[in-house]
Amino acid sequence: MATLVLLRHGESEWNVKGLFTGWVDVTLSPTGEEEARRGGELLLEAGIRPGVVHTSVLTRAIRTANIALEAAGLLWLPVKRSWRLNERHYGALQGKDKAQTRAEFGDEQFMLWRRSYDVPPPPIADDDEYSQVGDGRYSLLPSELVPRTECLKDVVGRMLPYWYDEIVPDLAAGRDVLVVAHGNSLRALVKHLEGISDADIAGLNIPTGIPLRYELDADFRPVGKGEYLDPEAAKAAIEAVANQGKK
Ligand SMILES: O=C(O)[C@@H](CO)OP(=O)(O)O
Repeated sequence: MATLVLLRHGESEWNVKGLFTGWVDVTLSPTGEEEARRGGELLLEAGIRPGVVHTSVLTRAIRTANIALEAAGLLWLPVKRSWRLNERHYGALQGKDKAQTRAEFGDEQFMLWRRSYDVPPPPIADDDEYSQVGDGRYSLLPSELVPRTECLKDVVGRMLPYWYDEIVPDLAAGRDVLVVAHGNSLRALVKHLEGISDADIAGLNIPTGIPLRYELDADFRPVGKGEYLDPEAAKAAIEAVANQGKK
């Protein structure tokens, strides 16, 4: 049986400001750094020893992985990174204030953009200050693969090849795996793992910095639901994520 641990990056500077972030490369807040450290300590306390780490190519996930691994005494682990684990591209909403967007467009439209399975926000313009056009980290990607916006369904579509082609082979080789990524790329992975319906996934929110552990069977399916290593802290933090955008 293999262990898979999912870790959303610690609180970012834009989480603090209440801005839609997506592919904009913001760093961790001081609280986020502390959460990452605590995440690593929780791994250590639970006796989890991953053999390999996978992260997105965004700074907040990379730094969270580094800080957590250092706290767990595992900074030497091999790490693989992919844009396929990036946060959902938030289109033209990137850089916009969540509470202002909610006030301007109303609760229903806000929640459609934020949590519906298949309604993407309007695409971002290439000359928008928060566009990723020209960002060197995507220079080897064919331009048609660099999104201008994404809904969660799009994230599932670009994340799953990475799950099957890169993460599952590590698990099959007998390594426990730590994935450090983002609220919505992890929602996409949890949807797949737990078989959550397109409708019910709207109700799933993932807190920052608290490791979520799965035990997987021989087919790399969870034997039970995912368990947060600090369930009490997770409960309050999940509520806070769900309520973002409410003044
Ligand atoms: O802004 C974002 O990129 C994400 C994660 O912070 O936000 P939300 O939870 O609203 O999808």
